[in-house]
Amino acid sequence: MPSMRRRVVILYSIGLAAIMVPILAAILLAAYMSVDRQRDRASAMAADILHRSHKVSDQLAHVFAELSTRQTPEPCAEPNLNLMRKLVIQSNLLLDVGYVADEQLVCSSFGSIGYRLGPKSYVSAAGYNIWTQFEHPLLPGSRLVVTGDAKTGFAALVHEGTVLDGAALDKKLTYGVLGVGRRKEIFHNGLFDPLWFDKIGDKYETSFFDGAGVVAWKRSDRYDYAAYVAIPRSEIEHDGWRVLLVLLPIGIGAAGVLAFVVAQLVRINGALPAALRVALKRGEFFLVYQPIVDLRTKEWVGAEALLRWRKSTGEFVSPDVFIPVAERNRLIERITQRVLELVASDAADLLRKRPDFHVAVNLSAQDICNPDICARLRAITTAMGINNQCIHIEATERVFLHAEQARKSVEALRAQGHLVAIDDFGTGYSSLSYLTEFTMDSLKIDKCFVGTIGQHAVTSHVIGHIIEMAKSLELKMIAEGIETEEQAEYLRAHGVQFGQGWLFSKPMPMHELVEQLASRRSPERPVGS
Ligand SMILES: Nc1nc2c(ncn2[C@@H]2O[C@H](COP(=O)(O)O[C@H]3[C@@H](O)[C@H](n4cnc5c(=O)[nH]c(N)nc54)O[C@@H]3COP(=O)(O)O)[C@@H](O)[C@H]2O)c(=O)[nH]1
Repeated sequence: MPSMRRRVVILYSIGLAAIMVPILAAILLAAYMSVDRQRDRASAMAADILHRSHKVSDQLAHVFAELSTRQTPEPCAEPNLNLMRKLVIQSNLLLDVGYVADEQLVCSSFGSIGYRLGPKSYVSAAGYNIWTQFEHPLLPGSRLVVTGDAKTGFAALVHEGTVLDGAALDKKLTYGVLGVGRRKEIFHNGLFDPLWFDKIGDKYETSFFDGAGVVAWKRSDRYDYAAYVAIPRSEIEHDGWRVLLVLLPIGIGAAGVLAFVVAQLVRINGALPAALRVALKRGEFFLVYQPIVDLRTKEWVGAEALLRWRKSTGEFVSPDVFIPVAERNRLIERITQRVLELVASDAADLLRKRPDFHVAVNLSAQDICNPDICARLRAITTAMGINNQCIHIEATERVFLHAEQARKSVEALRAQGHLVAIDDFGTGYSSLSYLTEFTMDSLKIDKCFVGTIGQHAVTSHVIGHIIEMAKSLELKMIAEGIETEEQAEYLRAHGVQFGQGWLFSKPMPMHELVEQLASRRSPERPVGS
């Protein structure tokens, strides 16, 4: 059947999507998480560098303040050298303290040394002379930063590693401290890219992805510098693979579960129509009957015929599963015919003896729209030897979807003597205008509304409106799914005439219904009277 094939194709497409989506989601999530993780890592590193820089700057400020109150005017005189030694000993971050003149470190805590510094790298915005990357003669390969107080000539030497060699720093990354006013690196492992300023602007703290990697920026609120850390894309990708190693098995697991669910749906959808045809041939269907009760007198006035399918394996399949499949595969009319035949064989005796009792059968939209439906019902009631009034019709509200044809059929069914109820009212397809256009006898209030009675749910008031509307349209009401006395009392008090539900009885085979009816009948009204 083409519609069937289309559905299977759709289900296979959903199956493919069910496999792809969790896996793609795992990949995207890994990419997103790795960028996020590296942003956090860069920000933490920048904060660490800034913290170290602050400590160095605080010690520099202390040293320059002490030296500005030097004891002798000659900068390299012994008392000053002693002060320099004291300051170096006291500081844990400064490598040396000295005096600079004519681009030379003339003296320091080591005494008179005369190391050549060369031209200064730049003058900071605060007025300090800065020499970067100075290689100390006693420390070959070292990269020191010399900060000189322009007013006094005193200077302090800081090893680059004091600020940059945090435990978490990795030489593959780009990081450093940038003098913001002059836009010059002070300490650095890799240069600051001036294009980053487009993203940084005036911000004191930010992190971003610039296409080549993530960059974190933290500016000091006390000194004119900022720490920066850039993690290259290769590092992010490397981290992404690590995250993916964790997420991918979860994605594959989810894909497996979804694929299994879809496979089951495909199997059920593909196999059920064929199984239904076999079930019809093998006679695997039977009916159970649920009493319909007069809510005022508690008398059983009728019963709804509910179809059951027991497979040859003994497995039961719910009508909630197979009725929709039968409707989609145009098997419902054959199934309804079987229902009518079963009613004929089950209920003929009872209905002949009890013409005041009725059996309600469920008809789908396709049954109602079938022009033969009246003839088929007539054939059954004739064969049973009963009045047409003994068979009530419950038409699902989906009949409203085929309004014109359904209206004619409903009129013909009523003219033939059947009472017609609209079933599942309010659960999806109904429109108030249809109710006024169609002439029906009764309205079945769906169990989902009955269940809200006394629940204080948002939808609890809906049942009141349904009842009022049915009254204004002069429709009788049958409430289904009554499970508690409270629900029964509410419905009775609000004028609902009939009810059905586990409070009164679960659906049962016909022989049990007959026995129960017999035992419930009062002696004054013997069966058949
Ligand atoms: N076209 C046809 N549809 C049919 C036929 N037989 C059944 N159906 C439809 O299948 C749906 C499920 O029916 P079922 O599992 O039989 O459930 C019915 C009752 O058993 C259940 N019920 C009754 N009382 C209670 C209760 O107190 N609580 C509770 N939770 N459930 C209860 O409700 C179902 C009755 O439904 P309705 O027909 O709407 O009155 C269902 O939609 C059937 O219509 C068939 O032969 N043809």
